[in-house]
Amino acid sequence: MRVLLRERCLIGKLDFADASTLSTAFNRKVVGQVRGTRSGFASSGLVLGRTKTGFLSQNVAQRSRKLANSCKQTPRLDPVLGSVRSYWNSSGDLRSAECGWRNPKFGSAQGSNPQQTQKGTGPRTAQAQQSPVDSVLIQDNAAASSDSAVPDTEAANALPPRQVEEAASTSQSESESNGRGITSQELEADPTYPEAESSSNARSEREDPTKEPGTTTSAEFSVREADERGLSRGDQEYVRELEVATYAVHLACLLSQRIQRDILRDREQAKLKKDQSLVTIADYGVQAVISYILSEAFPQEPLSMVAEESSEALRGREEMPTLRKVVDAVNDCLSNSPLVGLPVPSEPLSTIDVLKAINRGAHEGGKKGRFWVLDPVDGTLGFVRGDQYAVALALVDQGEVVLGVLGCPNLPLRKEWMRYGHRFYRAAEAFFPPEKGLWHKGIVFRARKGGDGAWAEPLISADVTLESVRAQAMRAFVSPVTDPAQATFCEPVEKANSNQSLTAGLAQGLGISTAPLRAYSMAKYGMLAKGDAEIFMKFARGDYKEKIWDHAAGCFIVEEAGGVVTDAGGRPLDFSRGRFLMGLDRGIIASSNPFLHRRLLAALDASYDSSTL
Ligand SMILES: Nc1ncnc2c1ncn2[C@@H]1O[C@H](COP(=O)(O)O)[C@@H](OP(=O)(O)O)[C@H]1O
Ligand SMILES: [Mg+2]
Repeated sequence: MRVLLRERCLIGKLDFADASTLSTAFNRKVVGQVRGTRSGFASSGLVLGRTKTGFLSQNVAQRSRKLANSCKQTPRLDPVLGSVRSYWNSSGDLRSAECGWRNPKFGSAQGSNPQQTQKGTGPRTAQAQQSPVDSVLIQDNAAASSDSAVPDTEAANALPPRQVEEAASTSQSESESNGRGITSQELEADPTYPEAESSSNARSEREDPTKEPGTTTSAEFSVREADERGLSRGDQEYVRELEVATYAVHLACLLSQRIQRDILRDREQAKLKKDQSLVTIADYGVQAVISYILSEAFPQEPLSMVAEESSEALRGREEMPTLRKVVDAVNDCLSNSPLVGLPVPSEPLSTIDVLKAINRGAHEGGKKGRFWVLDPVDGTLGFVRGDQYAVALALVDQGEVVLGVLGCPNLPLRKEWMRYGHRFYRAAEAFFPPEKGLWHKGIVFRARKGGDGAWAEPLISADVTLESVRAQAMRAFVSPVTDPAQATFCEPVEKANSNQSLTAGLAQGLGISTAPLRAYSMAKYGMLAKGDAEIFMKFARGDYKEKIWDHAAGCFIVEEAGGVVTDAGGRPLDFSRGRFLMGLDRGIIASSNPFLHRRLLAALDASYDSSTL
């Protein structure tokens, strides 16, 4: 028997559709299934890796589908990094495979051996018995499938010599040692790790940003070739405001990203505010950074801003450590100002400066004058869960939104990735690291009244310069789909934030057949603006009052990308009535075009009529 190849893989509770998405996005295939128990519950998932063509047999596909159906109710198997080792017989048929991984939660290396895995009944090692995830990779035996039969010589030639090892035997002891968990460092050091292929594919896609919708581009949204900055064309009003706002959002996203990493590493935590909503260092820090940049850039008039946070919760001796962290995060972030072409403050901001900057967000809004509208971290729940969130900034002039910038640091360019939690993306990212500087996630949308529509650009970082951000910027267009049956709708993840049974009924009434795309935050407006979804619906429960900062920037971006946003009565959202969206009829709906919007309004009327009969 041949031991063919040790491969990096991603193991997780994926259903078959997720796995196909993953395989498209990262050029990997479903190579098997994993089953085990965790805390006494059965758990199962699929293993994704790269292997020879033909490995994915009919059989695997069918079994995966069955598995996906049967394990819907089982607890989640967190995605982990692992490796797959495949065993082939002398005629090149796949006999079995084993899988090893290091469970990050329990810190133990784990694995399975081929004898166990094939039968599922073999003797278990002490380690396997004790391990919280009793891992057994059941590899589909594709030997029976002619499409996977690859002659020995071909198999050997297909791989670099050091990847092909003759297995002396498949004895228990060897299997145990081969099946041990592989750390990501070990994998990193392994020159056989097949990352070159995925990187070059991604690059070749990126190099052709002018593909038509429907073809696979790196951005997956309708793209026109980025021309010389849209900022210099058309009406010149709000040009400078948009420029500063965009820089401020880029910079603030760096702060939020750092804090999100700290939260995921348990170095930082969210706290509950008086109204029981979550707040983090990032909410205060982002608000302070954006407020500071805007007031420095427009010193002629005092900054008026309607923003979510106030420094009230930072008062008191016991809050001193939190306040210190906020001040440090703000100064650390502002020290990166040159990345967006802004000067570093001559002196670090003091605690008072930071508190003042936060408190500039207390404006009451209204019909008169100009004011900025900021949600520093929209979707705080998604943020603390390591998922989607948005930094959203808008400018309202005489009661009308005239500019919007929406930073979505975790929004992937490929829409397929939105089908499941961002944790898979993080695992895959760690596992199949994309080429440095490659734009695969993190989008800043921007638009201004009188400009030339909505634009999307990559988030700035240490690896992505401002020039490169500008060079990759592209127009964002809503989806061209008009048939509701082809449409996808998106909505909040949390049932508490929107009535999901109502939206399910409406979707059914419209003939939408795909499951809703659920995502945290205003990233959903971004998804609409780039054509990932055609409809957005949010119907808050009870007497919840929507805030203007939760919609201003996103709503404007969608409209500038060609979409329509109204309340459930078909009226435009009114941002001129204070800090809340007053007079809202039932909920908020957005569509990629007026045709779909009319259909949605009709479905709403029908559902309202039937529910009030
Ligand atoms: N009970 C409720 N009903 C509707 N929206 C709510 C809500 N509680 C909070 N929200 C708003 O929903 C936003 C999150 O949106 P989503 O559910 O789409 O992720 C929250 O933003 P923050 O997280 O900035 O507070 C908050 O403003
Ligand atoms: Mg919000």
